[in-house]
Amino acid sequence: MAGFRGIDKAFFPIKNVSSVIEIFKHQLEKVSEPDLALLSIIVGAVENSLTCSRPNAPLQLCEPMEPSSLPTLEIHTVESLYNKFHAIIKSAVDPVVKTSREKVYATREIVKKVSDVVWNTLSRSYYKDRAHLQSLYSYLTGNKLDCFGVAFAVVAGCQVLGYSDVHLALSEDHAWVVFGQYGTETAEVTWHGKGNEDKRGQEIGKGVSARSWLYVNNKPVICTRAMEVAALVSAINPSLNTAHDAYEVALLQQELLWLLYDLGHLAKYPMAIGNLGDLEEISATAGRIPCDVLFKEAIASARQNYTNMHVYPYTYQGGYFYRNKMYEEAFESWANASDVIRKYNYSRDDEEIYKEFLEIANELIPHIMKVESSGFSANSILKKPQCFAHLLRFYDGICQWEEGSATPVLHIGWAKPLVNTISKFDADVRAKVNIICETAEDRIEQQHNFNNHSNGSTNCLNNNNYCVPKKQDLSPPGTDLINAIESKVNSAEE
Ligand SMILES: CC1(C)CN=C(N2CCN(c3ncnc4sc(C(F)(F)C(F)(F)F)cc34)CC2)S1
Repeated sequence: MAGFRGIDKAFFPIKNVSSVIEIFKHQLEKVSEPDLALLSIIVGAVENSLTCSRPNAPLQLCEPMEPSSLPTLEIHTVESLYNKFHAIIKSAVDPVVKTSREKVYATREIVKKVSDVVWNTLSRSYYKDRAHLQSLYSYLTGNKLDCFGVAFAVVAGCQVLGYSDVHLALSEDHAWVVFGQYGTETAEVTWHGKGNEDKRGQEIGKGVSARSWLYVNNKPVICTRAMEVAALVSAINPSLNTAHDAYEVALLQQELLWLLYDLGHLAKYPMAIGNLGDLEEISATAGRIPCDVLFKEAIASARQNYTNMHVYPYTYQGGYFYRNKMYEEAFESWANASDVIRKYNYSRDDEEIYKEFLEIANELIPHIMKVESSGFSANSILKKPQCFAHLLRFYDGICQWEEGSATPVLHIGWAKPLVNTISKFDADVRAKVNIICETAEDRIEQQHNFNNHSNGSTNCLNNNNYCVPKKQDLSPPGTDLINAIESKVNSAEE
């Protein structure tokens, strides 16, 4: 590793956002590979100084701050933490011998050892979901990391030891590492969720969990060093409290994401593009592409690189449309999200995406129906068969997600808002939706494509057609779905 000596000390002391940008630019363009520990300590220190109120800090005279000025970050603060991290890691595992001619690859034992040294230096008990626990600054000053932070620390630790083959692998709700000569070895290095025994050291889900959303059908984001920088930048958390963000931290995150975007390091990282889209919606950067284009790019990246097995690109976009009262477009994005989840089996590890669909179905869509059915207008979504088709596709995807799963998805809490929503559309509007039934063969082919990881999704045509993989049914569209759900509800109530 270049070590602390390697970086230009000229960038210190850090007093504003642009000097942090300069350090990242230097690391991403000038050195052989960006130093993950250094960059994580720097952004962690900046985030901590602006979001973690220090109760007994002397009330600083608030001299008029430049919008991009930061509390001064001295080189000795960063250098001592950087050297501390190197010492912790090297105390546990011997670094790669420099002189060795041939490339040395990590082994499962080495990865497990690095994971163990991080794991065993975490403080005994703390609230794991708290904000600002993602960086090495948090680890080195407070012995606290969240589940992403542990995985990141392991990769940064392996970089310190000289294992350039160890990389971060990211699904939409979990992180692990890949390593070895072909980058095909996998290992759990952190925990997931609450109350689950950690599987550290084990290979990634071979069993039933392989079909769960948590492992995205074996289509995770496999990071390069620069994409690991994008992950630590995405993990920057500007929130001061539930209501406010620290302006300078959000600005720093936004500018770093644009730097990474311009260098091409977000191209295969849909969630990072989505994060940038969210920041641009809040505060658009002059001369940059608009946020709706970023949300489309995230979807295109997921379709292109991950065989459309990721849900979040569609819920980033759906959330944008919803906040901007573009309800028909929101229905379409959510139906597209549902077309992804239908390909999976629901497992107990998928709570996060379950909560996402629950909020859409039971909060966001009912809110839209309420505001749309209060005012009467000719172009109300209640008059559009297209909207009804999107909603049927949305609900049907959730039903299909449940089919074949060991854990049920739907319960009475889903049925009431669902029936309430569908019944807001008049029969004459519903009748305009053509139900095209896929045959059983289509389903078998889809299943086959899922197992072979090909993008066999037979997406419905996005017009008034609505495809249901059901037997021919002449009753008005939606009834079948309502019957299916009501019968489940009745049995649940018995
Ligand atoms: C449409 C949404 C509800 C808005 N924000 C969403 N995020 C916020 C950012 N986010 C992320 N943004 C960038 N990279 C990652 S890696 C990752 C993870 F794999 F789950 C990890 F590492 F376990 F935490 C999560 C995540 C998770 C998903 S999804």
